[in-house]
Amino acid sequence: MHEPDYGVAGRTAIVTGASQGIGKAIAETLAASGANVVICSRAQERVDPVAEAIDDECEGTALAVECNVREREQVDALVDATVAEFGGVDVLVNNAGGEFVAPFEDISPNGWNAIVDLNLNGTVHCTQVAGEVMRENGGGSIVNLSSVNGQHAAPGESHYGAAKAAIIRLTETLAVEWAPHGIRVNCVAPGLIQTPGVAETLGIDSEQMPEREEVDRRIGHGEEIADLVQFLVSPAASFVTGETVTAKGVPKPGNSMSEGLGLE
Ligand SMILES: CCCCCCC/C=C/C(=O)SCCNC(=O)CCNC(=O)[C@H](O)C(C)(C)COP(=O)(O)OP(=O)(O)OC[C@H]1O[C@@H](n2cnc3c(N)ncnc32)[C@H](O)[C@@H]1OP(=O)(O)O
Ligand SMILES: NC(=O)C1=CN([C@@H]2O[C@H](COP(=O)(O)OP(=O)(O)OC[C@H]3O[C@@H](n4cnc5c(N)ncnc54)[C@H](OP(=O)(O)O)[C@@H]3O)[C@@H](O)[C@H]2O)C=CC1
Repeated sequence: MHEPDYGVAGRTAIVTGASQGIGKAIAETLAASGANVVICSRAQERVDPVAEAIDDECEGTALAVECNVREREQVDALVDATVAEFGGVDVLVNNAGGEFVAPFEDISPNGWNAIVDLNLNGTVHCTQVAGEVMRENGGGSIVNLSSVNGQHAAPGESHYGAAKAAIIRLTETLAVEWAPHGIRVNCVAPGLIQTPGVAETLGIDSEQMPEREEVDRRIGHGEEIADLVQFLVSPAASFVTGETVTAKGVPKPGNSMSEGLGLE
């Protein structure tokens, strides 16, 4: 009988932006399944405790590296450290990202560049550098974090939406270009997920997020995105590449969008 293989044990995964939120959940999930994870954020002191907890509690081991994904030299050093410690890179999760919400006319050139640089160019730097190692070693798997805001227009999200939409097309293009190298490239588009970053964007405590009236769907948890990422990088997804998987939960009961889902 066929049994699906969701295993990542012994593989080496770089997860960017893993000091908190979705990235932390992804790193913990992969490490709990036996992967060696290399986790980065802009501050060593924010990413060290995550690595220590993984080493204490998970089957896999963790290496914490200070790396701003906007800076190519720092990304070079991140990948060099990964190869030196674990001998290669099997998985790259481009998670580091963020935004501020503002009307298009209020976004300065610097503001536009800050968001595109973080979300799109950060993904490009990591993918080019880690991708070279994957090509030399005969393959790998990459998952990019887009957003429902990269799929559908929302007010105040012009810069972020443009960057996240570009990530979807980058994913599709690389899946084609790098298929001959044995590299699968997929994308995840989350809806609203309860994280410290979103709470900061909204100017509230993250525990208050589910109470927001304008949110018409259940708010998700980082682990629910992590489970999806684990599937995409596992052998069970060997025939999946170039795809963007949306994970946005279901509408709350009483919302008109919930009609037909049996939630009323
Ligand atoms: C119903 C709820 C809907 C909520 C939707 C939420 C969807 C979730 C998406 C997410 O990705 S949230 C999770 C990610 N985490 C965060 O976004 C964290 C919070 N944000 C930040 O930490 C920062 O904003 C940033 C995204 C990391 C950018 O910081 P950076 O240090 O790169 O930029 P700054 O130097 O602060 O500013 C650069 C430039 O941008 C201008 N700017 C900053 N904030 C605003 C603003 N609110 N409005 C307009 N412009 C802004 C800033 O003024 C600078 O421009 P200049 O002044 O130099 O011209
Ligand atoms: N939460 C949500 O509702 C949604 C999130 N997403 C996407 O998911 C991803 C994670 O979001 P979320 O967990 O909410 O974000 P958080 O803001 O909670 O966490 C962001 C992480 O990225 C790190 N980071 C930020 N800038 C950089 C940088 N330049 N270089 C390296 N690391 C960096 C932060 O660490 P530090 O500050 O220590 O550098 C932190 O670990 C992002 O790409 C986001 O756009 C998409 C759709 C919805």
